[in-house]
Amino acid sequence: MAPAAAAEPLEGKKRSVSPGREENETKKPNLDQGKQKKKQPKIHKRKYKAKEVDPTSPMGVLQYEIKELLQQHGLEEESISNDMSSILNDSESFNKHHRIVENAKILRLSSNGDGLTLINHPNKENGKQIALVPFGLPGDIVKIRVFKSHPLYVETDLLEVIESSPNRNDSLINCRYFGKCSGCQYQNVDYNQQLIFKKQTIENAYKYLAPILSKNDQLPSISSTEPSPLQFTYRTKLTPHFNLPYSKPVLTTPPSLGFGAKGKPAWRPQAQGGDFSVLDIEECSIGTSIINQGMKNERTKFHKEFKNYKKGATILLREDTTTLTKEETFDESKHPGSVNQETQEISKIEINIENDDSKHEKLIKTCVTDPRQIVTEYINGFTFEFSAGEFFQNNNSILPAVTNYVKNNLSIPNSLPNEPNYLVDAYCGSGLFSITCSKNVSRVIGVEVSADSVKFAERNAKTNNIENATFIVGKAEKIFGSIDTPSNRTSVILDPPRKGCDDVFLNQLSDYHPAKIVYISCNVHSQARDVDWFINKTGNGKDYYVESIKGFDFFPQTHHVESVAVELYVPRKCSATNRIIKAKDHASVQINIANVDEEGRAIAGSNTTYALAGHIRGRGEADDSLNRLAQQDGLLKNVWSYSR
Ligand SMILES: C[S@@+](CC[C@H](N)C(=O)[O-])C[C@H]1O[C@@H](n2cnc3c(N)ncnc32)[C@H](O)[C@@H]1O
Repeated sequence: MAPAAAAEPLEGKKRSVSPGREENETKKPNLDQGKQKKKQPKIHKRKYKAKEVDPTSPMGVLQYEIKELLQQHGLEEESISNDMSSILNDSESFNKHHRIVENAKILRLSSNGDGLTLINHPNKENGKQIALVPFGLPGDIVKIRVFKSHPLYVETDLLEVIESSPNRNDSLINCRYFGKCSGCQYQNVDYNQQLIFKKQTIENAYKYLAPILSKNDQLPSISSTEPSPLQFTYRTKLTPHFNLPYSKPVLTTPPSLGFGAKGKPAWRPQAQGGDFSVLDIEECSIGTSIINQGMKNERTKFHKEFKNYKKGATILLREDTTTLTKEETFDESKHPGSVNQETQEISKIEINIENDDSKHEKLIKTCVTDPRQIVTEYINGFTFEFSAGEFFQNNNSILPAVTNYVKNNLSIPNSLPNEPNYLVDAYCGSGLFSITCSKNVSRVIGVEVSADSVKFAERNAKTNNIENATFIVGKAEKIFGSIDTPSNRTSVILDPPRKGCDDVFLNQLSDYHPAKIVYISCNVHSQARDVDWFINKTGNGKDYYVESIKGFDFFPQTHHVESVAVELYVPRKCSATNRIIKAKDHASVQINIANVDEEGRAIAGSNTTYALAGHIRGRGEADDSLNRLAQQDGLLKNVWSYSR
């Protein structure tokens, strides 16, 4: 399938020769004929340049979605393709493509939260075009304007919703910029439905990017998405930005300061923010109150100082929390933050808390703008400090649920009481999971590429009286050089950046052969790719199966979803149970499993019961291997049983 790239409109673009000029040009007689060969004027045809796309990026995933739409509607790629050369070089063709289309029905959502529809092709009889419609919801009938063409799809602006999707409820919209701002996609969708959309995103991600596991029916059903306790005012970090024109004219009015616009939609005329590519935004309904106060302060400051800037910039707004007793007063010199431009005082919000801990009776929230300043967050009774500009999760309200879930999934099955467990936290940042999961393990080792984050991980371990954690600065694969914990007693947490893990790391992880892997990801598509590759392409991958996959809604109102996948290693000696677990028939099954010794006998005390919804495919395969064991020494009933 051709990679995605855009065709820019002809208007406003410099072109050396307009389409058809060769024919229209009046030719001068060549007086020097015979002496010198006259150079013919060159026709510079604009060429379509295909850009390489990462298959796990939204544009990469779109290629899978297009393929699926084609299959579902019995279409060939040829019938939806656009002739990019003619669109680029022929203004008639350009205008024919870039048009208004009425009554298009949104068929589904893309991974990016845009609607997808099929419209009639402007050039091909019975041909179709796949159109991306931002803010379109499945079931909507819409009027759209096509403004950009690509080889296999077009981009559009939503002009009008003619008939509403059952999922559309515009009265839920809580933001005056919704419909123009690129930040939120689902403000007009009931929250429970948003969670369903996110579950579908995870299902699709594994279908597209974990093809071997999907084909072999080796994936569990995706669990329901964990809601965020806060659905608005949850973001503890925002980064509004502004652009300045390259030509550097003396600006008399401040440029827009805010977030990127999503095309030029017209369906919500009341949406504010102006019509530039960066919208002028004064408040953000998903930001916390103090972040919004900081945004107001920094805007006022920017409006006074914008003439001093030579180029565009991004402003950091990061929430900081200080805890004080009732008697203590807030010391501004120790907690610099965004300043109210009228009063010249640091903006703060005080929250009184009622608890028995006399040390923490009020919380003071401020908004930090210096990336090097240290900020503090509190999660599940733990304190975390980190540099404002470094990575830290930015929905504090869901972190207790996520960290508990990860901790509960780290336990190694078949453990005997008092057997030591170890934890390796690859991509550990400032120690969020290392510290919140440290209680039930003998030792934790964290690795992180940012030396600054490691400095804070060490400091956070100390602050929280965690004595069993050590941290290493380096790339994730560095951990395998220094790791000395027994792999069959070690669980590994992976929480890489959006691009996921690289092959070198996954191969080393497989060679190390840990007992359990809990993979947390802000890009479920790279996670699905990595899980498929790890299980099917690495040396020991076949020893693992995916026990569960669950989404966590870190970003309500947006299309983003965080996913946690749990991979479990089944010891080879449990070959019979290994086979049972890897089998699947979508039934809800419970299995009692025990480790077996060299002779295949159950090892006392190693029994574990698994609730294995969706892991058994027909009794046949399981029964065969178990019957063989049973025949050897009548072990069947002792080793395992399953019930529905
Ligand atoms: C998504 S963050 C997770 C951080 C931490 N688990 C948390 O939740 O706060 C990914 C982290 O991986 C780090 N990182 C990026 N590439 C890395 C690599 N090759 N090896 C180790 N750490 C890396 C980044 O600096 C960042 O702190």
